[in-house]
Amino acid sequence: MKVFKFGGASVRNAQAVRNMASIVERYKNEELLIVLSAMGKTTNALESIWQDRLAEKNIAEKLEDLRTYHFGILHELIPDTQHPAATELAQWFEQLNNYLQKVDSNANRYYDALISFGELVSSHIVAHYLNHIGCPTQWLDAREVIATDNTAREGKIDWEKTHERCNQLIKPNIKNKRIITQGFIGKSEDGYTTTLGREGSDFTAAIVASCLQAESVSIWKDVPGILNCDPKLFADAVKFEELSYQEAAEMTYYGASVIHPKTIKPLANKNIPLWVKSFEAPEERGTLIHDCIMGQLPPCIIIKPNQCLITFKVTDFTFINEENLSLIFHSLDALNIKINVMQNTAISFSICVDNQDYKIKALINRLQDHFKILYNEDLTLATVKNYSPEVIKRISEGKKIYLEQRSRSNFQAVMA
Ligand SMILES: Nc1ncnc2c1ncn2[C@@H]1O[C@H](COP(=O)(O)OP(=O)(O)O)[C@@H](O)[C@H]1O
Ligand SMILES: N[C@@H](CC(=O)OP(=O)(O)O)C(=O)O
Repeated sequence: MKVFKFGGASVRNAQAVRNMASIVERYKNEELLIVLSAMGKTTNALESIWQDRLAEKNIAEKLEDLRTYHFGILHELIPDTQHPAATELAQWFEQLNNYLQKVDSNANRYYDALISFGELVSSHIVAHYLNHIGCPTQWLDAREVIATDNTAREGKIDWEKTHERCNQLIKPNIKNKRIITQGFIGKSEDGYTTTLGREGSDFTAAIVASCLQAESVSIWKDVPGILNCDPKLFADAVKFEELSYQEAAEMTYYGASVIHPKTIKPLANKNIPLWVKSFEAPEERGTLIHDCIMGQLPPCIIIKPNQCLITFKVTDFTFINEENLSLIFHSLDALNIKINVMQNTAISFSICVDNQDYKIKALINRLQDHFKILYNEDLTLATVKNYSPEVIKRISEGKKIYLEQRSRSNFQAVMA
């Protein structure tokens, strides 16, 4: 069995869905599990609706735009307005509307319930389209398979339950039909919809592949594979033919957004190869991530935007010591905040983290009685693996550097 993951860009309009379906058709003799993301920028749109709803703003226009966008794609793919796909899509939007009538007192759980609609609706449209063109496909609700704990917005996988459900619900049914399911979403022990963290559909593909010991995973992207930097930012980016699990995991850790950071580990543990391929040129090879020995790699630039630099200063002339650090780390752990870079001086400790507003507010709340806290937003973290002086000059030129550090092979700078 192969697992294919298609992201938002690969189903952003009707033409893209046709192209995605043509890739699926090329593999019609394979057992295929398709993991699909929300269409285009739907998740951002839903996040914005969620924020407006909490702020009690009018959401009618944004909701109508989302509805028009999805119905537009469906009608282009299946023009018959009486087709069950249209009736069911209307029902999905009615359900979304019902959710929006009430607000859960737990804003983050409410987030999960709303945001999951993007994946549910996109997989619904694509499943109907594949069946419509004679490519028998079964729709599967990922929430019946992906079991998580109760953590909202970042559900942690219950591997044992998920393994059991994959074997019950996917394995026996994939023989004669492709199965299409949603990335990014799951269900908690308490029966609530959960999400796995933004851009988590790649992780879903790795989870199911690991549980079912798939032959391979292919992630279909708008780039030819993994390059030594984002080709949208650096025109001279060079594609890797292959990467070791270790190298790929490090790149994603530093913020290479081409693959979600949690994707590599489950695949590496089961030695399942991961292909990153272009949906625009499916016949081309892409990048193969597998167990291999790498030679010297060229400098690899990773740009991570939307960073926040937080500095904790001790105010009582004690120094930054183990006790202070333990207080800070305890709070970071409790709030599930990942440090991207850290540095200390005698009286201050600085961390660079993703700018997740709700977590940063909670962190400051917890620690403001112990430290003087300063922070800067809208920063970028630039990392260069295997750096050279030329590359450092290229990325730092004209920038204001807030924090910088380097090891033998890695350079990192927080800049604006
Ligand atoms: N090192 C890299 N190699 C290739 N693409 C990269 C790299 N770093 C960042 N990217 C970006 O990742 C994008 C693909 O990821 P993403 O937009 O999340 O796809 P999707 O939402 O379709 O899954 C590319 O368009 C590219 O701009
Ligand atoms: N739709 C979700 C999950 C995801 O992984 O999407 P994509 O595959 O388009 O990055 C998000 O945008 O966060």
